[in-house]
Amino acid sequence: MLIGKACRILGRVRCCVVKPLASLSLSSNMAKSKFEYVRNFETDDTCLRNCYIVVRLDGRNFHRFAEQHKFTKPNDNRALGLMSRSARSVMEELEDIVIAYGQSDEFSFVFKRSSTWFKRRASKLMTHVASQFSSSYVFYWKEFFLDQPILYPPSFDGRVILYPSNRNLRDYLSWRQADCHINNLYNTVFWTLVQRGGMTTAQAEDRLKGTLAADKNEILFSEFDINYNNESDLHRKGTTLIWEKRDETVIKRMKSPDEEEKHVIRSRRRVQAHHCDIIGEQFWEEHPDILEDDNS
Ligand SMILES: Nc1nc2c(ncn2[C@@H]2O[C@H](COP(=O)(O)OP(=O)(O)OP(=O)(O)O)[C@@H](O)[C@H]2O)c(=O)[nH]1
Ligand SMILES: [Mg+2]
Ligand SMILES: [Mg+2]
Repeated sequence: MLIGKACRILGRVRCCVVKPLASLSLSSNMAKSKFEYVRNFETDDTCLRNCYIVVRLDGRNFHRFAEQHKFTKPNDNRALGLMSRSARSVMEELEDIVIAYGQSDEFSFVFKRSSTWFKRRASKLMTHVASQFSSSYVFYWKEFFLDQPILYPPSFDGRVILYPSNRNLRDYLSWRQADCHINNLYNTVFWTLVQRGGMTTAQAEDRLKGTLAADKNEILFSEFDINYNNESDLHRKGTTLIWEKRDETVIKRMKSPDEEEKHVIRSRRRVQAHHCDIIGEQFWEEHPDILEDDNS
């Protein structure tokens, strides 16, 4: 009776044919083919609750990619800009990323610890981040490299790491920024010795063998009059992307008869780039909303 009534209401829907219950259960059984059991081979990769989920991407064989596309040495601002643009696209398209940090050919994305996005399945999270990033890298290429064509499709590997405490997460991000500093200091001295000092790459490598950070700073300062601390923040500190609320004034046309225009202030969330220290306390004190309480 009820089925018949529902059918009358949905009268125009083609699938609405009155069937005895027995035949309904038979057809749902039939929908399960004998091959269905292969699903059981899938492994559970749900990320542990309460942990920050970090997805780190890294360009595949970017040493070659940089050579082939004539990236400037040691840093190419077009390439770094494109990496940040692609990371912004990931943050805008995928939910729950609270902070991202990038340098060289890598970017790390941090999902909030309470995220339930894609039921916290590691493979889903990682592949969505990697594919959104890769397609954005190609999509936005022209905005940064203008007429220079992209010669072949780049790819990025991904990994998932879980951090159970704020201290662990901050130490992870500090580790990546310290890596940026170490590599950039080395590359800056190395290419200064080659480009301005006239050394071959082998000679520059030899010169830097066994040197400490202080020695490298000294070479730059005494031989080339370069104070490393005055080099660009983008190169020394990498790029940190976070969400920030900004008040924006928009013009709204009212539906009143005189079609009056009104200026309305709206608060909008936007991805903002920073090139600052994230190892010390200051950044975290200025942005207390990024981390969730350890005890929640
Ligand atoms: N010239 C130049 N090269 C860059 C720049 N950014 C990244 N690279 C290159 O990209 C490489 C990134 O290092 P890795 O990720 O360790 O090495 P990879 O060649 O990508 O190899 P895999 O990651 O193991 O696949 C650097 O060693 C550089 O050769 C840049 O701004 N300028
Ligand atoms: Mg790489
Ligand atoms: Mg790398």
